[in-house]
Amino acid sequence: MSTANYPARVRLIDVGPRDGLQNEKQPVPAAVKIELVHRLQAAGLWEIEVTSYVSPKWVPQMADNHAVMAGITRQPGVRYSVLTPNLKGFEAALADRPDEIVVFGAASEAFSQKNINCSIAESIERFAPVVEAARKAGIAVRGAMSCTVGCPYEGDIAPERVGMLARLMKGIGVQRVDVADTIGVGTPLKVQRAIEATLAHYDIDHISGHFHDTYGQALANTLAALQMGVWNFQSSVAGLGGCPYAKGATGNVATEDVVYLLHGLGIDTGIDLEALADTGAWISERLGRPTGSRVGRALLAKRASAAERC
Ligand SMILES: CC(C)(COP(=O)([O-])OP(=O)([O-])OC[C@H]1O[C@@H](n2cnc3c(N)ncnc32)[C@H](O)[C@@H]1OP(=O)([O-])[O-])[C@@H](O)C(=O)NCCC(=O)NCCSC(=O)C[C@@](C)(O)CC(=O)[O-]
Repeated sequence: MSTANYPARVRLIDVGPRDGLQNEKQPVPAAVKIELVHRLQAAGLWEIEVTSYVSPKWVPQMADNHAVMAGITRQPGVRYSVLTPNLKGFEAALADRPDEIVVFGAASEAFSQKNINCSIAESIERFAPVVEAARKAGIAVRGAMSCTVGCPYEGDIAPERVGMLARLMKGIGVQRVDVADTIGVGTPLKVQRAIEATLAHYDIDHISGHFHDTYGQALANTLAALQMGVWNFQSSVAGLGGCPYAKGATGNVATEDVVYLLHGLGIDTGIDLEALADTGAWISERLGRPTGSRVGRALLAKRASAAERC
């Protein structure tokens, strides 16, 4: 099999500390979140989504954003991003010196209302001053585009809606965007259509794939995006996560599973898969449940059986 059509390297953004933990019902101490970030960077992750500056009434789990950002020991070359839905969030985040902020919109009107309490048009009006302020401060700006293939309230989302959102994001100066399958209903062709619609406004280097794994399609969707030349992806160690406003949706595709796929294709990630699997096992143990990564489970089982043979 030829790998000629795949990018030579891929950058993964681990969103576990934010997307992964935001929906966790039990309180997760800031010290655990900080250690998770440290373990991820030690495993070779170059981009980590650390927290969000959102209303603590809406998402209580992220109320410790300052403590987490203040507690991490930064590793040179690693990019630390945070979510900021409005100027209030941005101003709070600024003091914590993120490398990148993320404004988050949706291709679905209903999801926009449920998630950030405003319409798509209003969200862009809120984001515009955030983007301007971030760029003035020398902070990079990413735009998350939720529900690009399906919405828990509206069902299927047409690619035209994704194109419209990408155009609006571009219009206010967002530098790169995530094509997110928030509820994990996408299949490869649907995901490719959403990426194609985004390509009308962003080049391939400025598009990332963000796939949840509810229907077990996230790796297939990753492969479909890779075949189009996408080389930035978000994933979550141990497959942590879920969105509080997308009931029933499971976590992101597990970072371990994506790394195994990529390394199998001969694609460089810079990530140490064994160290990552240890991190997945560690955070799962803290949360009191097994890892959601199949690769993580397989590697741990392989190690255990090798240890028994010794
Ligand atoms: C966006 C808001 C804040 C609007 O919320 P709102 O209620 O419309 O805001 P408001 O301006 O009317 O303010 C109401 C109260 O919230 C406060 N407030 C206002 N802004 C902030 C802020 N930034 N930080 C802290 N507090 C804030 C504000 O000060 C006020 O406080 P009060 O006077 O009542 O005490 C709210 O809807 C919210 O926090 N939503 C949570 C959104 C969220 O975090 N969702 C999950 C992440 S998105 C996601 O997971 C998808 C993604 C990105 O992963 C990609 C994918 O998979 O699709």
